[in-house]
Amino acid sequence: ANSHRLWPEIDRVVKQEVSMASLGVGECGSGWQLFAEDGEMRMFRREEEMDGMVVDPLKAVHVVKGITGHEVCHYFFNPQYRYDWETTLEHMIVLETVSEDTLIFHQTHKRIWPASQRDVVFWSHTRRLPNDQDRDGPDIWTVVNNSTEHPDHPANAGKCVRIFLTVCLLCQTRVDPPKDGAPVSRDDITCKITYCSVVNPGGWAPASVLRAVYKREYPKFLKRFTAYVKNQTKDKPIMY
Ligand SMILES: O=S(=O)(CCO)c1ccc(-c2ccc(C3CCCC3)c([C@@H]3C[C@@H]3c3ccccn3)c2)cc1
Repeated sequence: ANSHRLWPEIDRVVKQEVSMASLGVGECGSGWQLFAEDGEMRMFRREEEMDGMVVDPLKAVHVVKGITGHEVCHYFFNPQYRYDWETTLEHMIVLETVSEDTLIFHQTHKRIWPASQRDVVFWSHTRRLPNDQDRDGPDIWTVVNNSTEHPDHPANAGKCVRIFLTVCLLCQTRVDPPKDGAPVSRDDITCKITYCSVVNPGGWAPASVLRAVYKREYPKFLKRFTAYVKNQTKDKPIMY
């Protein structure tokens, strides 16, 4: 709801993250290095440190047949599916339902040895965006997750180190209608997914350990999540 205290921040961050995610890896300055590739999925990172901590920005692009951007964002945004695909998740709770398209989460992630356990509080907002390039093409869908504070979960009050993140999932659907005028089926749709994330690990953790965790976990996450969406939607009507 645009009357909520967070609305100005949400609107600003969503617009800035969507414009960054829309840039190709070539365009948003050099420094992006390809670090994982699997079929249509390509993962890039920039090696950046903040106060001696690894905060490597990540940009992944993936092209998946048979699902739409609305479906990808639906399964990413809605909490009831998260334990099915987020393997590093230990606990998740919705602290506040701001509106049907904006939630505030608290999540604890499984401890990754030798780093101490982490938790995160973030607002999550999903939105349909007009498709500037192709007026009559399907809309673009996005989910943006951005760390925020919440009075019930102050940072570093418990056993977990509080991390800070900004994540943008940007999905563009393409429909190639069959030549013979048959109705569009899932074989005729493709989704181009861009996933950008910057995770500040909060407290110190060895750069080598964090980079190894990112190298292992991000490709696994995107492959597992997109396979989950394909499996969940394969026998359902297409959600544009
Ligand atoms: O896109 S989301 O919003 C989806 C909602 O869950 C999201 C993504 C990633 C994280 C996350 C939180 C902590 C950690 C680490 C940092 C130091 C020790 C734990 C990691 C590491 C990078 C590895 C990782 C990568 C991908 C997926 C899960 N794990 C990731 C949180 C949220």
